[in-house]
Amino acid sequence: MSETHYYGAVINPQERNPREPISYKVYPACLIIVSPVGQIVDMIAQSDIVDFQEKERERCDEAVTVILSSDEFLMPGFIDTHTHAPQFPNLGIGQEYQLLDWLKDVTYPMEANFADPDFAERTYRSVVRRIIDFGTTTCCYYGTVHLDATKRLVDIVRDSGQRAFIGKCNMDREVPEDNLEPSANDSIQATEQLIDYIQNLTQASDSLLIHPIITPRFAISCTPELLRGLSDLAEAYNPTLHIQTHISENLDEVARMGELFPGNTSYADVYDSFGLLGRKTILAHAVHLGDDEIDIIAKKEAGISHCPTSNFNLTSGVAPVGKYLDAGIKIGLGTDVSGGFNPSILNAIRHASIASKVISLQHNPSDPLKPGYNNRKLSVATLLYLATLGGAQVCGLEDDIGSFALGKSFDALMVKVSSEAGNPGLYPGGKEDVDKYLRGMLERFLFCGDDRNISRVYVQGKLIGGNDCIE
Ligand SMILES: O=c1[nH]c(=O)c2nc[nH]c2[nH]1
Ligand SMILES: [Zn+2]
Repeated sequence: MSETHYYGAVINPQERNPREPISYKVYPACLIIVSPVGQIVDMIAQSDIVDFQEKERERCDEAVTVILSSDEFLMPGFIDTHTHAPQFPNLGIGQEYQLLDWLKDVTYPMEANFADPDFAERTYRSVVRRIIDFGTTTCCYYGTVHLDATKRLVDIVRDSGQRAFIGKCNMDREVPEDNLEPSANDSIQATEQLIDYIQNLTQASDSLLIHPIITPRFAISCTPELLRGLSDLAEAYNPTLHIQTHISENLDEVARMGELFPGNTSYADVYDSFGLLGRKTILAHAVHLGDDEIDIIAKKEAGISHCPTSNFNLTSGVAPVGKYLDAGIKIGLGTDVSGGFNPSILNAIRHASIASKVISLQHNPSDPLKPGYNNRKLSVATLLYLATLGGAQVCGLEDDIGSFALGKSFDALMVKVSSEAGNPGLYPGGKEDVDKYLRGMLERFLFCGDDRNISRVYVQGKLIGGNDCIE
């Protein structure tokens, strides 16, 4: 095993800093040195190609060298903070529905098929392959209620080399018989078995790429007994486990939650009162939160997964991402298949942009804009941030992934913008000003690129997919 030296253009999102707008850096001639175990051990932002080649010749070890062409760049891999692997066979259907009927008529019937682990295996194989080739290096997966099927998902993700959080849904009420778990206790026990399965597997292979995540589907589908038991389970593990769930996506859903939890003041209060709101909680949607809920989420340092495609598709609403950024809440993007009809984070980026433009149009022009993100269009830098470093923060992995820095893992995409990539919608612009050229290249990729432009996908230094790998 040897080091790998990557030389070429690099795009690097920057940490969020409350005093400055979110930004990213562009390095036209950067050298990144990745150790045999996939860690970035050196990064020279400005390196001359002649010096670089000279140094490479002087080196007596057997480093592998990868030199990018002038229409390629490296960027951190995408992080999908919310998707449902078993819903891929439903992609694109159910256009006429809103959330609660969509769950009943479209989604739960499909998920019931995953009682058959072989059906699960066939489906999940193609799902995971597709997600990786779209450039998602870390993915937060919901499975179904079925333990065996979810173990198959774990095996497939492990074999693929993707970084992931994988959870078995918990549902002990308000769902059809064939998705219902027999009791809160059964649901908790099966969850514990999945956690142990993942932890044993990762210990055995010495790889920490897959994390278990407790997955109470949403407050409506879980009895108070189940929510309490899951919270205790999260606490019982050291360090505390991650938790993922849905919050305040649709107004009928919020009303039903209120009927089921009359003693709570809000949706966020339900999760908080059961001890499910903390630094390791990922809350999907958050379309209709009240100000008190925004305050609790910020205080508890929970993260939000913004799922704009799904929010448009199921006509749930438009989440005020700018307001959450101003509140200092951690926020990333989710594809939310199949409420969202597209498994690519590129698509989520575009819809996040459109969602922010809708909000800016709804803003009353006679009210002056205050400093910050609220009511404004999201910049390219902010969209890039949400898709990478923001997602890493939501997952609690910002020290390891989301951008390129010494000591972080090399989770990266090699993006190709030349006509050879076969995407006629994406041409490189003029190259007179290299900084402008690269920023333009990124913007075109984010808005017009697709998987044809993602030539290589790396996780922890290992090539796991991309267009170059497809025979
Ligand atoms: O978009 C969604 N997809 C789901 O599967 C789901 N379950 C509860 N709430 C949900 N929202
Ligand atoms: Zn969802």
